[in-house]
Amino acid sequence: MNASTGHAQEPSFRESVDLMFNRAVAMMDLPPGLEEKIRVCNATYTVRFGVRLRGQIQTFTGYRSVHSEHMEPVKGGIRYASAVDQDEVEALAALMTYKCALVEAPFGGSKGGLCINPRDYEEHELELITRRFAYELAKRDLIHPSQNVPAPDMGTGEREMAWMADQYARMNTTDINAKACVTGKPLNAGGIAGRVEATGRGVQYALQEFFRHPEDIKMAGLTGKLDGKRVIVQGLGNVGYHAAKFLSEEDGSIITGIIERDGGIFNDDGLDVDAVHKWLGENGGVKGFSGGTYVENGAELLEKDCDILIPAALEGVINLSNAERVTAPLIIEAANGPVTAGADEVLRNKGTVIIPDMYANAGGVTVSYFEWVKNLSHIRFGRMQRRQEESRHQLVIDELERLDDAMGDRWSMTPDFKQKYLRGAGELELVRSGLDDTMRIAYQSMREVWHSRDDVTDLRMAAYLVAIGKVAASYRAKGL
Ligand SMILES: NC(=O)c1ccc[n+]([C@@H]2O[C@H](COP(=O)([O-])OP(=O)(O)OC[C@H]3O[C@@H](n4cnc5c(N)ncnc54)[C@H](O)[C@@H]3O)[C@@H](O)[C@H]2O)c1
Repeated sequence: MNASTGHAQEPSFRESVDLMFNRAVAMMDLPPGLEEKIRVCNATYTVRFGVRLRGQIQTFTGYRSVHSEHMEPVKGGIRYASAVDQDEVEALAALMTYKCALVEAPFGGSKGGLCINPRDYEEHELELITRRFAYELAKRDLIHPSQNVPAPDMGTGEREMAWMADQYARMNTTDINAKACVTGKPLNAGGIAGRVEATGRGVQYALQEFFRHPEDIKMAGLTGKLDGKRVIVQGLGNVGYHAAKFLSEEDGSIITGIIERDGGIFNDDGLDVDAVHKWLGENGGVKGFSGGTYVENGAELLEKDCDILIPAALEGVINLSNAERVTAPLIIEAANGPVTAGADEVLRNKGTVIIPDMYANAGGVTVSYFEWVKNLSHIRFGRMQRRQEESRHQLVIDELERLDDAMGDRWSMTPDFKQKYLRGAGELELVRSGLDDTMRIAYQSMREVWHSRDDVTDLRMAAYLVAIGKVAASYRAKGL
């Protein structure tokens, strides 16, 4: 039984991830026992702690699961949601192992969760709860710069990461690397430029890379580029909002549908993503937004005609009860596990191309990796190179100025260009180009397997093969 789909014939989230894993390892030649070692979750810690709120003690339940320690520290977000359970964090921790391997972020996989609806609490209450949860994890090295490094996920963001990092630092006053215990922190608390939007940015870069390959576009039955493509997004939170915003503002895609908790809105001419986001922030739902037609059952929009479907909210939303009716030819899994193993099979049989979660939402952990490195090196990206770059750029500017004189009225260099060029690459530019490179290289590693093996018919299978191969190589090299 799957708790998120409520469908009796569907496996749980963790079983679903395991089924996908099993499908891939069946095609690999791993030594006996190693496949089981990689698949299982090493450990899951459950904690129950009390916090005195509104005059009485409330007890909270939290988890931190460590899937694989073939590389350390292990890494993965902490989510705040009422229905989090052990099965869910173990599934998410496993996905983190494969995701990190695929994008070559040198971490094992982990994930955490706290059973809480954050909207039920005031900010100062959330701070008390978060600090206590962080204390419980940190005293067992489940928050630690070299052991286990959390990050934001559903229901958490920069604010919660800053509280957790501060809690760790208070408990470890002599640890010079304390800031590296958590990523996704605000910029003024040791964060890195571009982390907030990194996962959504990664979804955009993943789609840009997909649309650079005519053969792949054809596999999805599409033509052309991202420009003009009709996109439906589920979940306008951190990941969904940034992906939708960048795709519509920078790639010319048209966001024709947005699905939120309280229903969905659609407009075939396109929705104004920022306006919907503002409305959602002010009203807690999409109902009443004047720029689109509202439907109470938002899940209906998962089935509506579009070119690209971006589930960016929760797991299990495309399952055996609706997969047959999902018409989008291309699905990019911005959320973790939005398509169950059963639905995956239905969609594969229909020829739907799915860009899998472990790749599609890897932008977050990639930029988290940059943040962790920045914290350990104690220097902002780009700061050391600035002087050297400036002198190199000055040579180019001198040449361009000579050209400017020689061209007379036919061409002139704008002062703006000169300023921008001389400033060189700052932290944000370095983060973006590092993320873009990562998303391109990882996509190419999957597509090479996808296109070179007759028995590999989909990108998810290719992603698992690449990722498991890397984890296995790591175990082979250093032993268990
Ligand atoms: N934040 C990250 O950096 C990150 C990184 C990798 C993967 N992810 C994955 O992306 C997904 C979304 O994470 P997020 O950080 O954007 O979370 P978030 O909390 O910022 O946003 C989630 C959004 O989904 C909406 N939502 C919740 N239930 C819904 C439902 N039943 N139908 C429609 N909308 C619903 C919420 O209202 C919210 O707007 C999760 O699966 C998460 O694991 C997040």
